[in-house]
Amino acid sequence: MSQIQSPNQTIYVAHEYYDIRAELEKRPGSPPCVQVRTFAQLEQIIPQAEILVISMLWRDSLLERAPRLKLIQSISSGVEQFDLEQIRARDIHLCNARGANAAVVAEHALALMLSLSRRLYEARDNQHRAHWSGTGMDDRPRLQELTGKTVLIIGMGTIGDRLARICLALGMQVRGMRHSSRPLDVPGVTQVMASDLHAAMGQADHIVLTCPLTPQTEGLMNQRAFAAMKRDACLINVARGRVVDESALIAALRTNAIAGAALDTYADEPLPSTSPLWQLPNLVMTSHVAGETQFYERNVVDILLDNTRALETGGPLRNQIV
Ligand SMILES: NC(=O)c1ccc[n+]([C@@H]2O[C@H](COP(=O)([O-])OP(=O)(O)OC[C@H]3O[C@@H](n4cnc5c(N)ncnc54)[C@H](O)[C@@H]3O)[C@@H](O)[C@H]2O)c1
Ligand SMILES: O=C(O)[C@H](O)CO
Repeated sequence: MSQIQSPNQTIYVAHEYYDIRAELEKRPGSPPCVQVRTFAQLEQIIPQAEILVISMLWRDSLLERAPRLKLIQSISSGVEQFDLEQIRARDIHLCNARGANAAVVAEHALALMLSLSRRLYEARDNQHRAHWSGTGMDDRPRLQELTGKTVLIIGMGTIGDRLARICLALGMQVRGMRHSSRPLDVPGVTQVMASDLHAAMGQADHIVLTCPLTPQTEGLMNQRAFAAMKRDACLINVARGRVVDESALIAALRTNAIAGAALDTYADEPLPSTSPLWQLPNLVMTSHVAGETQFYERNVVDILLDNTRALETGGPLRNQIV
């Protein structure tokens, strides 16, 4: 791997929303920064950029126009939008923002679990029509509590570990899976191996997806997986949309093969208005906002500045993917 010698050079940022430049300006001694917010502007600045901070505006075609690029700092934890082989072949380094939103994504997953078990979505609908739905009324299934329930977390990384600790604190039984068979980091979590995944799915009350989108995880929640789940179990996806086979999920929800689901991410984003997902009564949806937090810029800039310093000193990069 080549050693990068990088002076205190300009940081180029391409993001529509997060104000990384303003956050950098709060940090004494940080490098100068240029931030653009559209792909057209990005195409203008990319030839100058050695350090680029970016997320979903990335297109692999940009590589042809980026002769000076040395480091891509992803603003997101997921990096499926980058062609890792092409980036490696160009001797460019890629680091992700793993950890920047781990706490809040875990909180969002918990919020979705609670929304399903307490059916907060129904309460909100009732509120809008001034309808009182007390205990025993409306012939609805009983509300549930999470305490004592079993959660299966698929993807025991920064988000999964954090969620596991929260679930343990709630008195849940926690089972977790990671890519490798290396023992899990959170005491009290029962490790599930890939060969036992479907059996574990059949024992879980809640399955939470917190893994990256990879060839191994694409379509992980397919018809067979839904068939393995208990009829009163729920699926929560805060990973990536394509980890779930949406057609299989729609069928499972329509036939009550599972009790409910909550999605933050979708195969196609923004979700088209024609998607049948919008109409399902036993589905809670958020619009890929699980990682959103008022601390996002602060947390990303902490990682970014560690990495610009590492470029100067030749030290190890943080969250290095390539
Ligand atoms: N909805 C959102 O807003 C949001 C925000 C942040 C991250 N994410 C998604 O969550 C993913 C995880 O984020 P993280 O920061 O915890 O990443 P991480 O790298 O810390 O953890 C990922 C974990 O998934 C495990 N994993 C990989 N392949 C697996 C497989 N086939 N089966 C089971 N486990 C597998 C890894 O071993 C690792 O433990 C990201 O890649 C991203 O796609 C979504
Ligand atoms: O991967 C992430 O960090 C979030 O999904 C935001 O892109």
